[in-house]
Amino acid sequence: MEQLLMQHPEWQGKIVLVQIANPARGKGKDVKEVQAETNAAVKRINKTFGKPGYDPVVLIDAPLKFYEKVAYYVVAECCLVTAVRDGMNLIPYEYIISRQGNDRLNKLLGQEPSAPKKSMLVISEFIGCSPSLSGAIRVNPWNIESVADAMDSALEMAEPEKQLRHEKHYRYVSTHDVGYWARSFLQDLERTCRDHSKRRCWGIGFGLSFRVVALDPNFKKLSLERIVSAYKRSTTRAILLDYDGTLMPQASIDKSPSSKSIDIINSLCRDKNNMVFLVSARSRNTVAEWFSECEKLGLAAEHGYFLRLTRDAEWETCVPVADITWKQIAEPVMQLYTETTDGSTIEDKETSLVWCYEDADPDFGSCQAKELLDHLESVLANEPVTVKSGQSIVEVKPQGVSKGLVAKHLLSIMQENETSPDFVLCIGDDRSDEDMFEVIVTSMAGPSLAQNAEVFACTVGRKP
Ligand SMILES: O=P(O)(O)OC[C@H]1O[C@H](O[C@H]2O[C@H](CO)[C@@H](O)[C@H](O)[C@H]2O)[C@H](O)[C@@H](O)[C@@H]1O
Repeated sequence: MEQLLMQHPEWQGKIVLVQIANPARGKGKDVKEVQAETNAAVKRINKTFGKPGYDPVVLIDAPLKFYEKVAYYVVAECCLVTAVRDGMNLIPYEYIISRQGNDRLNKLLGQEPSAPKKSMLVISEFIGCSPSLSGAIRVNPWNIESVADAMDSALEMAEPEKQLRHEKHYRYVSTHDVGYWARSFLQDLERTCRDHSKRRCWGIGFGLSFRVVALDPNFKKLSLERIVSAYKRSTTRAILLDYDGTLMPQASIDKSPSSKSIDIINSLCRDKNNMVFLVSARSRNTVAEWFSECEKLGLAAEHGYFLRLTRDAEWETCVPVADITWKQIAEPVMQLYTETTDGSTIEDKETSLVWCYEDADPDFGSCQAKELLDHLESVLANEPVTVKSGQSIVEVKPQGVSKGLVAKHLLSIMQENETSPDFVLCIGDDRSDEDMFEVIVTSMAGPSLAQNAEVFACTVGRKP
């Protein structure tokens, strides 16, 4: 209010802010400090901008009955909710309903029933109901100047627009009533529980991180004995390994493979019955450098767009050369999110662009990632790309390129060479690896696998 009266002196003497301070739920030094600061601010503003008979701020620092609050809402031209952190704040909804009124209220206020209604809301972008109220003016409450400007716009706005905004607000609130939310929660619950009786429960973790997860009946906990005995029985094997999160723990600082991983891969590759492939979304230069000691290892980079059968073979591309002109659209959008998300970076690969937020604040990073995903999907809707989120990343890659292509390609090479595998092991950790799993599992019924082939599609860590 102080800022508004300074920025827009024309409102001095004309407006009043009624600050309803809900009684504090706790006690202590912090609460006392906030109360003292509030009282001091009110005193200062009223001293500076008030005059006899006019106090610009009225602080109500006592419990109010609900009907008393409604009385304030009914007459308020604008409702201001500027919490810096909150849950599902319902005050804006109560304000809208109060402003819509009813016949009794119309009579009391001497209004015609057909008189148009208005409600103006200035709300913090951090409150739960903020995205649902499309007619509200959203603000960052930390930015006091912009809150003051938003209050000014709310007061200045033309009457027809105020009415239009109220119509929007009221339509939303009256259609999303308690019955609507109850039905929608029940539907979600039913959908989630539909197959619950068919699911199998597993206890995982220890101590405080112990939890029970319900998984598909086809899910099997990997048994080392089973896999080793299947491996020993088999004669031709296809082994597909993802890199980040699978061969390399996600939290590692040094992302290059350990000498132990290189040794294990080389010992798998030495067996002439094995076809071993590293299938990663990383760039071809990175994986080529990291696995330069693995002569017989097949490499698939950038989700399989680039493929190399052995270290000394040429790189092939799985699909026709990718058009990357879309990068000119995607890059500036990612740049915007990088500037506003401390710790985030952009990775520019040959065929794809990645926004990484591993080093940003995890909560803020994941909020920004959700927003960026939507933003990119809308600006790239007509481009031949797909936008996906992964472990602390949002990635744009050419349409049709997936790790599933690598699995298909490998199985078809083996089939052409009449060496269809009777053992397939595929290990991954995120959604992009599910494409490989799908291909190998659906191939079980087809000619690309030997009859009675043993297939292991394994997720490391949490099932996506
Ligand atoms: O297919 P993968 O081998 O699992 O690769 C997935 C992504 O790996 C890399 O990102 C990961 O490491 C980054 C740091 O180097 C980190 O910022 C990010 O959060 C991790 O997901 C790679 O940079 C991405 O291009 C790959 O898509």
